[in-house]
Amino acid sequence: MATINFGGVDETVITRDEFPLSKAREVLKDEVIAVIGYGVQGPGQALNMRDNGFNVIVGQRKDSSSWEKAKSDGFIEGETLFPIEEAVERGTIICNLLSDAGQIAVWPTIKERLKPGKTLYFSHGFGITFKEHTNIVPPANVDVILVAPKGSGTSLRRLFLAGGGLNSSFAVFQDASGKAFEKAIAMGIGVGSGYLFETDFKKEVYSDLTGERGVLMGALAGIIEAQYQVLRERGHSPSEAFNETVEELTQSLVPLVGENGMDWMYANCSVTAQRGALDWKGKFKDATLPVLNQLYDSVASGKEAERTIQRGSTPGYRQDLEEELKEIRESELWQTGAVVRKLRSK
Ligand SMILES: NC(=O)C1=CN([C@@H]2O[C@H](COP(=O)(O)OP(=O)(O)OC[C@H]3O[C@@H](n4cnc5c(N)ncnc54)[C@H](O)[C@@H]3O)[C@@H](O)[C@H]2O)C=CC1
Ligand SMILES: CC(=O)[C@](C)(O)C(=O)O
Ligand SMILES: [Mg+2]
Ligand SMILES: [Mg+2]
Repeated sequence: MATINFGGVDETVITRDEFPLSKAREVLKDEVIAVIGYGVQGPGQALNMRDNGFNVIVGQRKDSSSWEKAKSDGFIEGETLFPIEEAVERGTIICNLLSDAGQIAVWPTIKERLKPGKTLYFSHGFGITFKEHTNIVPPANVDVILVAPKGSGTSLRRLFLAGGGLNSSFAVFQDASGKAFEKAIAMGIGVGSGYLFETDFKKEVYSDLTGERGVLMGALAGIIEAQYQVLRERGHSPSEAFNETVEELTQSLVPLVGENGMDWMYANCSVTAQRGALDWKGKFKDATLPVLNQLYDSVASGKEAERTIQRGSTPGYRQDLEEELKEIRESELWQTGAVVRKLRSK
């Protein structure tokens, strides 16, 4: 474990140098890792673990599109691909990678088959933290661990194939075997994490729900729509409004932030831009702080979980989501985006 100072605060971080893949293989050599659910995280984690030499099987509803996807990814029916019940029976580490709402319906099936000594693994603190809503309360004689990659399962797989790793947080909720900590880290390395940051289930889910509803997804989409609308209403063309709101953000400025921080991005823009951005930054912060506090309160009170479960448990939830995404896709803003993306020079 390395102690790393983050802006003045010491934190412990697990690196692949001190916990190499060979050690992870040794820790998990006798385990059958059952990945339950083959949506977005399922494929990323299962394929990375399989390529890393672990004993991986997949459990998925038969005759679903995800079942077919698992087959096309090389999982073989009756050997490494099973209906959920059977995969849980066979697995010693049960990776619960169903959608957070789906985990509720399947929990009785999993719980019944959690023999003493098995390990229950999550990639989100949701089910355990919001147990009043999910009823997910594991028996005391199993280890309960978490590895939450901080990004999409798609990026987890892409980075792995490119020889890198996505950072993940990890946590132990219940240590029945005395080895839960080691297992969590080994799983973290196995799924293709770069660095591993320790947290607990509650902190993981509170920060994750806030982040995705806030800056990462909700606020991002909202502020983009607002600026595009202002520019259009003031007589700017779609391409000009899009270029100044999205294209420059994704193609030029955010990559600079990722590379070397906000001040570095600022320093690579004109002094005109820097002066203006520094003057306006405070106004945007003041305007959004109350919304972000409201968001955090909604997460911490369980309201966000309740809504996620309620909306995610209705039979047509996928179609409903797709309808809403379609509305975004078909808006003038994002239709303009589709055209602008084709105009990128290689
Ligand atoms: N999407 C991502 O990249 C990330 C997801 N996570 C977490 O990983 C876990 C899995 O998330 P995703 O891969 O996004 O899930 P997902 O929404 O893609 O669903 C995974 C699978 O669950 C199955 N499923 C849903 N309801 C079911 C039910 N009632 N019975 C049987 N199967 C059912 C679906 O068929 C699908 O194959 C969640 O806890 C999520 O919060 C964590 C980090 C990133
Ligand atoms: C990709 C990720 O980490 C998210 C946004 O939290 C999620 O998909 O739940
Ligand atoms: Mg996340
Ligand atoms: Mg999330």
